[in-house]
Amino acid sequence: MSSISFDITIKAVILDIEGTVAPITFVKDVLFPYFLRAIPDTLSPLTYPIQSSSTNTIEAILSNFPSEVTESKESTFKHIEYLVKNDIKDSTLKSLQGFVWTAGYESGEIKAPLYDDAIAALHRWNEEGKKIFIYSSGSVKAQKLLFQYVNVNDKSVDFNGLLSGYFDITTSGYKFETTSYVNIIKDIQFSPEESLFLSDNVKEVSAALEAGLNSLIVVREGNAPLSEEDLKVSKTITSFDQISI
Ligand SMILES: CSCCC(=O)C(=O)COP(=O)(O)O
Ligand SMILES: [Mg+2]
Repeated sequence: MSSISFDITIKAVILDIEGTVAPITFVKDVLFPYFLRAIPDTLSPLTYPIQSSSTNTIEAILSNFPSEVTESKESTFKHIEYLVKNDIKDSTLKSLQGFVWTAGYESGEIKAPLYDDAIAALHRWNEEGKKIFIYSSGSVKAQKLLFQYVNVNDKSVDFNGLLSGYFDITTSGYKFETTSYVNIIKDIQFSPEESLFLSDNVKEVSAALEAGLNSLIVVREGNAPLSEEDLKVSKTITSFDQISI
């Protein structure tokens, strides 16, 4: 297996989640269906129309949707279902998902299947003194839950101790935008040259490269196929074992 190295020592690794450290099927076939199943019971006890002044946590989150959406339980459900089915990276949806998934993880129904090479790299890079950060469209709350309940031999293991920080679309901006990576670089206080961003999404990799970071495209079974044009953007890896930092 050929190894990819960089001009200077990488000190910070920034990781995407879906399609990079965990399979897309986990998100599409486990997390999203769990969320949609739980939504009717989550919405039932609320008072409609939703008020922005509400002290109820879920109502406070939902109040960030346009007011016509939260007129009734039915209109709220329809809007949420539309966002999930179209995988729209909406910050209110992402915030709500973080709360709804909590019960699923805590009951043991959901455990996050990280790729073995990603688990090994999290340990290895930590031992080598690298700082590891997460940047996902999933909310910071959802990210912390996912890493708290990692499936290791059918037991939940907490990996948050190996991570130095979390970024989402509310902290840093959308993942296709160069400014988001500039914002993250400011926050982590490493230079772009000593930082490496790994993602399955070529538009994200392209934005990170534009911001001056090192970035590689992660290829996993079940990820979206890459075109000839995509392959010109950056090098690809199929396992974190291929990176020498
Ligand atoms: C960490 S929460 C589950 C994933 C999710 O909701 C999502 O939108 C994943 O986006 P990513 O940026 O990790 O590809
Ligand atoms: Mg991804």
